Amino acid sequence: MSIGVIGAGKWGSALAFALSEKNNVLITSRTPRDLDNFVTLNEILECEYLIITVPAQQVAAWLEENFVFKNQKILVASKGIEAKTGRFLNEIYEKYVPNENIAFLSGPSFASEVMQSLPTALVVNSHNKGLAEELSALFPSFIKTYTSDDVIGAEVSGAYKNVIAIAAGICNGLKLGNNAAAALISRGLVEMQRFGLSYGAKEESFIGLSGAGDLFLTASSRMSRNFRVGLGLAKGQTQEEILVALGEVAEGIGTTYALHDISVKHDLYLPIAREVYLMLEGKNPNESLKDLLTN
Ligand SMILES: NC(=O)C1=CN([C@@H]2O[C@H](COP(=O)(O)OP(=O)(O)OC[C@H]3O[C@@H](n4cnc5c(N)ncnc54)[C@H](O)[C@@H]3O)[C@@H](O)[C@H]2O)C=CC1
Ligand SMILES: O=C(CO)COP(=O)(O)O
Repeated sequence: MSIGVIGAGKWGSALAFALSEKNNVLITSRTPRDLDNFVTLNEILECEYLIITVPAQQVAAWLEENFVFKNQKILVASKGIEAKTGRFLNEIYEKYVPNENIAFLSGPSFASEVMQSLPTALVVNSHNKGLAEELSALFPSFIKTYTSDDVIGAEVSGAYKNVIAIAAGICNGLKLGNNAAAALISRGLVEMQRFGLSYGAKEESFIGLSGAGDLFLTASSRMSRNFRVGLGLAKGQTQEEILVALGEVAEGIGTTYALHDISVKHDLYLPIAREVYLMLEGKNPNESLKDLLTN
């Protein structure tokens, strides 16, 4: 099997490592890396399977400038909503890849634990059941895979949980306690489910790995970059300072801006996402958390 991974950041590298248990895996990224299996993008585009980890805010430009569809079977492994337009990843990809050739990966999965071959469970989501099963079979024994046809449920879950993780990081940074964290996370789950259902997502996705699973992981651990964004906001750092210290992608920021625009446009009630947006724009985190957690 030839699999090409696009993006040699944390997640691309971890997926390349995991998938190499059963397959021949090549990897590429914008900046050349000194890796045995590193090749050019042109070579990657010849692979039968592509795993794409280009972050949500960059993917539209990346596809326009670099992508050539050659009937590859594609697994999108990024999580986020485009801030500029409010588009979900499946809407961005639909201009370049037919529906039957594309799937979306979801579920709780810190790259660093995948890199250590620790047990992980993921969901491959596609409108093409056969493709979801084919892609699932590529994963190694330490990754248990499930399939689903709820693409929008997976996408909303994967993107929205990052926003709730920012809120949970703020709650932790402000030392508001475990009761407050549990309240925020469970209200967050309700909020993201309500949002997803309005887009036609399936209820079950939110109580499974894609929703609750990924939310619990990300919103309760300092290993999450989005949680660490929240810790930084609680300390009074600016977005810029936080991102410089992080040195990696935190998709929750762009997704918060996307959710804000969507909620204004469609008059949706998204209280946690709204407060995260206001804090990113400078509102005092103590005020925001008080507004969220008290009567
Ligand atoms: N790290 C993790 O544990 C997980 C990450 N993800 C998702 O995977 C995606 C990538 O995350 P990471 O690899 O962790 O981030 P990272 O910060 O480690 O790496 C980002 C990657 O994106 C590439 N990239 C950035 N801007 C680009 C552009 N303009 N054009 C082309 N490539 C560009 C970089 O070269 C790099 O390979 C994100 O959507 C993230 O939410 C999903 C599950 C787990
Ligand atoms: O999506 C993830 C785990 O499933 C990674 O979360 P962070 O991007 O917040 O580190």
